[in-house]
Amino acid sequence: MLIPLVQGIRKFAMSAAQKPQIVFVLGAPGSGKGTICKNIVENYKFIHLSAGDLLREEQNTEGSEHGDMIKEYIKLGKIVPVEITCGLLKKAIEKSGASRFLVDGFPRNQNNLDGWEKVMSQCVDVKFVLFLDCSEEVCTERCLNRGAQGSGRTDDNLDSLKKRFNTYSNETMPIIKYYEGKGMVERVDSNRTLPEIFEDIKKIFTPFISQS
Ligand SMILES: Nc1ncnc2c1ncn2[C@@H]1O[C@H](COP(=O)(O)OP(=O)(O)O)[C@@H](O)[C@H]1O
Ligand SMILES: Nc1ccn([C@H]2C[C@H](O)[C@@H](COP(=O)(O)OP(=O)(O)O)O2)c(=O)n1
Ligand SMILES: [Mg+2]
Repeated sequence: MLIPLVQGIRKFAMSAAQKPQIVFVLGAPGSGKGTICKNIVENYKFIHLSAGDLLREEQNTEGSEHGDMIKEYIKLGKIVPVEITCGLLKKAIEKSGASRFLVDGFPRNQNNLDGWEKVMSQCVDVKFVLFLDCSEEVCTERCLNRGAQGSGRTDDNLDSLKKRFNTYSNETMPIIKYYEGKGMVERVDSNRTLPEIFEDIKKIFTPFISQS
């Protein structure tokens, strides 16, 4: 009797330990999410999944039933319904089979959070939220620069940016506040230079990796 019970407990403990670990990366458009995720991936064992990149890829996939809808939402700075975004994230997590992921630009509103919790909360372990805190002025300049340097994005223009910032203040900030209430937010001032930001990133990620 005892042996199957012990085996059962061991199996349960192993499956809990093997759940993929997730770090959400949030911040305004242009706050440096993609750039900083790239730096983290170069220094720590993480896979970077950008919700925006996955949506743009889906938008450009021939025959995608969601392509036109995604295009419209992105241009208007609106958040695509979670069934689409979370579906793309889930597929990428499962396909990769890795154990640590940076999920960049998600969850961006209550619909994103609810959809994630419904589908993912049992099978992954959200460790914390990296919040890149940056002023609207700095972010706008960076996005306009990114557009001028040929990002090819339809939303790196002043008109779309105004809408994206509205969405960020009204819909994403409450999500960051929600995680703050749970003591899960690591805030980094991303108005600064990249070397300064990376120093703070090291202070967060080195202890995290050694403890997990
Ligand atoms: N700390 C920084 N200082 C100066 N430029 C930056 C900094 N972080 C990012 N950038 C630049 O700003 C633009 C937006 O950065 P990105 O990482 O794409 O932000 P996000 O993913 O949050 O929109 C890019 O052109 C990037 O090279
Ligand atoms: N969770 C998400 C993430 C992005 N999107 C859409 C709407 C966003 O304005 C665009 C672009 O997002 P992306 O994260 O690539 O943009 P930034 O890196 O913040 O500049 O994609 C979404 O609908 N839902
Ligand atoms: Mg980005």
